[in-house]
Amino acid sequence: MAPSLPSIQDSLPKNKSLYYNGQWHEPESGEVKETINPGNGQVIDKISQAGAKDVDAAVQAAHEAFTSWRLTTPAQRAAILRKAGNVMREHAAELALLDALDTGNPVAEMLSDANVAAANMDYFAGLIPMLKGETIPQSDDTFHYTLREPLGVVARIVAFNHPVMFAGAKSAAPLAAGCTVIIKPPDQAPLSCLRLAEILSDVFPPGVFNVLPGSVECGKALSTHRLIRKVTLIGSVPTGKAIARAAADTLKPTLFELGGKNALIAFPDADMEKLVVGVARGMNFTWAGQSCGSTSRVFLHESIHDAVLEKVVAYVKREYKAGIPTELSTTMGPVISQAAKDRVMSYIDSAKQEGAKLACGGGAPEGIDGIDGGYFIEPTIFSEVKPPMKIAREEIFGPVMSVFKWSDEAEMLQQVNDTEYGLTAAIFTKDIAIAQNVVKKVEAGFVWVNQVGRHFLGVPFGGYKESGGGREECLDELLSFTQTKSVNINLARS
Ligand SMILES: NC(=O)c1ccc[n+]([C@@H]2O[C@H](COP(=O)([O-])OP(=O)(O)OC[C@H]3O[C@@H](n4cnc5c(N)ncnc54)[C@H](O)[C@@H]3O)[C@@H](O)[C@H]2O)c1
Repeated sequence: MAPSLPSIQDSLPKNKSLYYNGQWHEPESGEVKETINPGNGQVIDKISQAGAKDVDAAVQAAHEAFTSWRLTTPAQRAAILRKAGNVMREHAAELALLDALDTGNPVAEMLSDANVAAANMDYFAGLIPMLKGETIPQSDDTFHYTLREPLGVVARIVAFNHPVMFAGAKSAAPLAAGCTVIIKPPDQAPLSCLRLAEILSDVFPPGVFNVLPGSVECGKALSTHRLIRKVTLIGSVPTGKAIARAAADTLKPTLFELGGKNALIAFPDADMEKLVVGVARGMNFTWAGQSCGSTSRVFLHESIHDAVLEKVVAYVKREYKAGIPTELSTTMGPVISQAAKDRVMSYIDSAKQEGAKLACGGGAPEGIDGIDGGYFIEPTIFSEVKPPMKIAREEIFGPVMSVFKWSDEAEMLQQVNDTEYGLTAAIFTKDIAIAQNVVKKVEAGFVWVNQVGRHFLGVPFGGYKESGGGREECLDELLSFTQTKSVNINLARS
């Protein structure tokens, strides 16, 4: 049975300002920014924007809250995190609806996002007992041990493609570690994060979980504030580099999940049905390809190339239909903004000019009721893509797949790795020896064999090369929000 959705009106946050120290605050400057529905191009609401002074006030409050949050017992913190997870699950449908309204991602798919965030709360609550130290063999008359202590106030700056999932899931590890957290929601889609702050307001003590909507200025102020002890980003490579430079002045550690130009590699013996579904789903056409993990470069062996391409095109035309994002029947959403649409269309033009062959899509969908004014682009597939082409090299972050034909394995692997990105890769073959050999050779932090797209809590997620630094969704993430204190006790009797 299809789930029922609450009304959009009932789901919208009542507060549109800045949430810190357990209260809502108007920004010092009074600045507001319109948030737009990418499904029809219309303004949904105006949202307050945090500036540097607001960031300072929020950080001071979060720093104050840290002094007591860090002293909560593991059992108390775990219980609070689990409560937060339960609240997210209870409100999953309205949070999904808000993200559909604000990002354009189809609501049916967004229903899982708040649940993923809740699962992260449960997972990291369960890992809290791992926040333990070590004893070190005694030297002479001194007993040594270590303590793991939380870093302090953590800033989590997130991208627009899954706002509530990122805000909720990425708060879990630092909160579990005993840090306090400031979320900067995506500029384009802040609504679900504001609603998250409302529903969690009775869960965390004041100042522990904070949400500061704002633009680049807010992100910069967080990255440079001396009391922010770690700054993290889910976003683009250029933003990661800007934050790394900004964080250097206070020597803040960073944790980055950045862009991708990921490869899917198909061998001649691949299971045809799994491969076709994998190629199509790996592109994440549902949210218009706007996913860091999208396998947007597809390397098909020449012996199966034509057959696979034909089946993938048929599958994509059948399964992905643009529609109103907040309706459960919609299977493909728009891109986030007019600027994003223009950028993606310019990549499509460049591909045509550089000689790639359009296998499907390439324009705006036509004849669909209710999506006028939205930033929709058809699912687009180019074949005969060559490595020097722009679409082969740059992250498009739109619904555009590049298909390459290969015959020589070494040459294909050279092309797969010839990029500064290194987030994900997928390998399709029935031969485990081939798979293992290629797993070792691909320069990517997360590799799927005979599947695509899935994340598994406990399995480290993160990028090689410029796709990131650090690992999330695992114990390493939790520990990365702690620091080690070594204690040396003099046991000499005199
Ligand atoms: N690896 C991952 O897990 C992952 C997941 C989702 C998205 N992404 C990446 O995110 C990008 C798309 O998202 P986007 O367009 O929102 O990215 P973006 O880098 O433009 O913005 C991300 C966030 O950074 C903030 N920001 C921008 N400039 C800043 C600065 N100089 N200092 C501090 N903060 C700043 C923005 O306000 C926003 O909140 C793609 O490259 C995509 O691959 C990565």
